[in-house]
Amino acid sequence: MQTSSSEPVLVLKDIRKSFGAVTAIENFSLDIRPGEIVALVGDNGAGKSTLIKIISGVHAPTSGSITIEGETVSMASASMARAHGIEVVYQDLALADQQTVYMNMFLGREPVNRFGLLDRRTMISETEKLVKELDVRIPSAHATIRDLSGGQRQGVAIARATRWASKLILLDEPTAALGVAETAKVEAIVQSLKSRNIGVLIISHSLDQVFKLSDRICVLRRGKQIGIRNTAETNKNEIVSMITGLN
Ligand SMILES: Nc1ncnc2c1ncn2[C@@H]1O[C@H](COP(=O)(O)OP(=O)(O)OP(=O)(O)O)[C@@H](O)[C@H]1O
Repeated sequence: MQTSSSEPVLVLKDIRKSFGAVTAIENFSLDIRPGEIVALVGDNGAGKSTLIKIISGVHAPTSGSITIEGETVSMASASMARAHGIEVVYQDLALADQQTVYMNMFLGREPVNRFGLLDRRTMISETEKLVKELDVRIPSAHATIRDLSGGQRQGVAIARATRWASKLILLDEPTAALGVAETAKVEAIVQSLKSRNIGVLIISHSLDQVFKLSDRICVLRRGKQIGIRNTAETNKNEIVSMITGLN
């Protein structure tokens, strides 16, 4: 476990989000440093997805500020969040099933050569390099997404996020649909992101996974931030009672 002392990539301060009469998030503050993995935990409806959507520009916060590497920013859209180096991997992946791995790596952001044509050579070589570095085990960059297993697809989705995220990757239940071996593989990929100095915020319902991967754990209950703990200094019992409010 590593706790970095460098400047945070992301600082959330007093974030609040209401949907009409429902307050989904209140007074939420958190900072994430480069190379740090922070887990966001809480029961159903605690506000975890809402928070991810605020950081990724899908929802505007009702109040509060978002600071990226010292600059206060407005995340008015998902493309704005991407421009700030933030990428999200959702449970449903948003991969194009009929397309190859390398096309998926660049979906909507394809490089073109001087003739204005798709620069497939760059796409393929960058894909191969990243897939190798992250040890995502797929047959080739030319494989079609629909022919891959769930774990391989999740590996591709994380590799894509890694290709584009310069600051932060948000992972929303990245292993929810996977078996044991595939989960372990995806966890290893997530762990390898630490050495790339990207911040990671991961939502997970598995406390085993949270304890395995995270440096800090942030607990939400019914929209309220209950506390943040260093993973090395807490235990499952404490986190469960923070999640449920029961001793
Ligand atoms: N678009 C929306 N409109 C109205 N209410 C919403 C909206 N999105 C979320 N909420 C409400 O905000 C609260 C937090 O929901 P959210 O989906 O963020 O929780 P969660 O912790 O991600 O839950 P789960 O683990 O079940 O996915 C809930 O009461 C939910 O009903």
